Amino acid sequence: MINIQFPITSKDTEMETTSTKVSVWQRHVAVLAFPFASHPPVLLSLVQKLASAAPTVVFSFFNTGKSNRALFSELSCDNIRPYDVSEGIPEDYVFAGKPQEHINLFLAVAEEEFRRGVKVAEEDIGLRIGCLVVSAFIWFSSQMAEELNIPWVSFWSAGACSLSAHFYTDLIREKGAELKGNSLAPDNEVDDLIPGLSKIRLGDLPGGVLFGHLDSPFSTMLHNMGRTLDKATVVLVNSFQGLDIDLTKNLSSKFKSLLNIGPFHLICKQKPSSKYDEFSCTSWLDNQKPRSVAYISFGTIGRLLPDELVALAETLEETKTPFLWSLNKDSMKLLPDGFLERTTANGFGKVVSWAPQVQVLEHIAISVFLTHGGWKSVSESIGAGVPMICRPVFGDQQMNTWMVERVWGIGVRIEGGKFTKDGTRCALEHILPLDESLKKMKERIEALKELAQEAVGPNGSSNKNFRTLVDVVSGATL
Ligand SMILES: O=c1ccn([C@@H]2O[C@H](COP(=O)(O)OP(=O)(O)O[C@H]3O[C@H](CO)[C@@H](O)[C@H](O)[C@H]3O)[C@@H](O)[C@H]2O)c(=O)[nH]1
Repeated sequence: MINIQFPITSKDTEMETTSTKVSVWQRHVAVLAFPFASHPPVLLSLVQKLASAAPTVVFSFFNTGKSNRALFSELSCDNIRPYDVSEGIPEDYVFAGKPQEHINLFLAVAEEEFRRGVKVAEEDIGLRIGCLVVSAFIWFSSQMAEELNIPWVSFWSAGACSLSAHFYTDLIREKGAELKGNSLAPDNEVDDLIPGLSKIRLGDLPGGVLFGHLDSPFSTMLHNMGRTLDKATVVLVNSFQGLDIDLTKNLSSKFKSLLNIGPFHLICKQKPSSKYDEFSCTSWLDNQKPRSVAYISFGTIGRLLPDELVALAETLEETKTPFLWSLNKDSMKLLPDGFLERTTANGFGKVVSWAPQVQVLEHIAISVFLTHGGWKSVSESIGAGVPMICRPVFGDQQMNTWMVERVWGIGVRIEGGKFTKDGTRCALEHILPLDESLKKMKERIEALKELAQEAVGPNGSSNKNFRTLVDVVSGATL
C-alpha cells in the first residue's frame, strides 16, 4: 500500500486545468531508495546535487515513510518530492528477531510498491517518468526501465572492490568449487580470483558471495544485482580516479558506462544541519593536542559484542588514549561501571550518540579512526588523511579492510578480527605519533587524499563525471 504523506505540492510548478494537469517540469525522474542504514541519506544527497544542477527536472524520491520523515524534516526543495512506500510489515506481524528481518519483509513487497508509487507520482506531477535513478540494490527496477524505454542509473554507494565481488559472484563460485580442503579455508589468500584484484583472502569476500547464506533474500538480491548491472545506462560508484585502477578498468570494460563520482561526501558537500554537532564534538576536539585523539565509530548499524566493547573501553582507559567515541545509546549501557564518569572527569574521553564524522575526521586533533570499515567511513577517512584500525562486522566491511590494510597500506585490521585487550593495546601502540608504521601509513593516505581532492576539483574526474550524469538524468544525452 502506498501511503503518501507528501509530496509538498507547489502551485506555481503545476497548473490544473479543468480536464488535465499540465506540468512545467521538463522531465520527471524517479529515485528508488534502499531504505536501510545510511543508504537513503546518501542517495538523497546525490539527488539534491542533481536537483540543483538540473532545476527543470523534478525528482520523485521513493522511500519508506519512517526514513522519509527523518530525511525531509529539514529539507524542502521544490524539485524533490518525497513519496512513501510501505515497509512491508504485515499487520499483527510479530518480529522473530532474525537478522535482516526488516530487509526481507521490505524486499518481498518492494517491486510492487515502487511500481504503484511511480504511477501515483506520474499522475500527481502530470509527467511520465523519463529516467530511473536507483540504489544498486533495487536491481529489479532494470525491468521497469526496459518496459518504459528510459535510462536506468544504478548507484553503488560503496567501492569498486565489493562491486566487483558481486558482479563476479558466479565466477568466484565457479573458481571456489575447484578449491579443495584447506584451499577453501577462509584464511586462504587466493590469487586472481576477481579480475582486477591480484589477491584476496577468501574470508574477506562479502558475506553470501562464497560463504554464508548464499540463498538468503539479501544474498540473492546482491547476486541478482551483480547479474543485472551490465544493463544499466550508467553505474555510479562512490570512488575516485586512481584509487582502484585495475578494478575500475575491468568493470568499465563490462558496463555500458561506469562513473566514479566520489568521494561522495566531498562531491556532495552540504550545509550541515542545525543539529549537526549537538554534542559539541568539534569544540571538545579544539581543546585536545594535535594528532592525539582516536575517533571511534562503527557506522549506522554495526554493533560490537559486549565483551569487545568492554575490552576496547578498558584498553582506552588503561593506555590513557584520548578518544571521541560515537556509540549508540543501547551500547553505552554496556560500558564498564564508572567508565563514562572517569573518562569525562579526566578530560581525555568523550562518548556521544552521534558525531559530525566528516568534520571530526578533518579535525587536526584526530590521529586515527577505529572503524567497522563501512565504505563511507573508509572514504571519509581517506578524504581527511586519517589512518584506520578496522574491526569489520559484515557485508563489504571485510573486503574494505583487506583493501585498507593489504592493498593501500593505510591502516591495520585489529588482531584476530575482534577487540581484545592485548590486540587493542598493540593496535593503539602502532598508531602512536612517532611510530614508523604510522608514518608510512600517513604518507600513503596523504597521497590518496591528494588524488581524492584532485578528483573533486572543478576540472577533476569526479566532477566531470557528475556533469555527464546530469546530462543523462536531464535527457541531454542517453
Ligand atoms: O556518529 C556518526 C556515525 C556515522 N556517521 C556517518 O554515517 C555514515 C556511515 O556510513 P558507512 O561507514 O558506510 O557505514 P554504514 O552506515 O554501516 O553503511 C552501510 O553501507 C555502506 C555502503 O554505503 C557499506 O559499506 C556498509 O558496510 C554498510 O553497513 C558515514 O557517512 C558517517 O559519516 C556520522 O556522521 N556520525
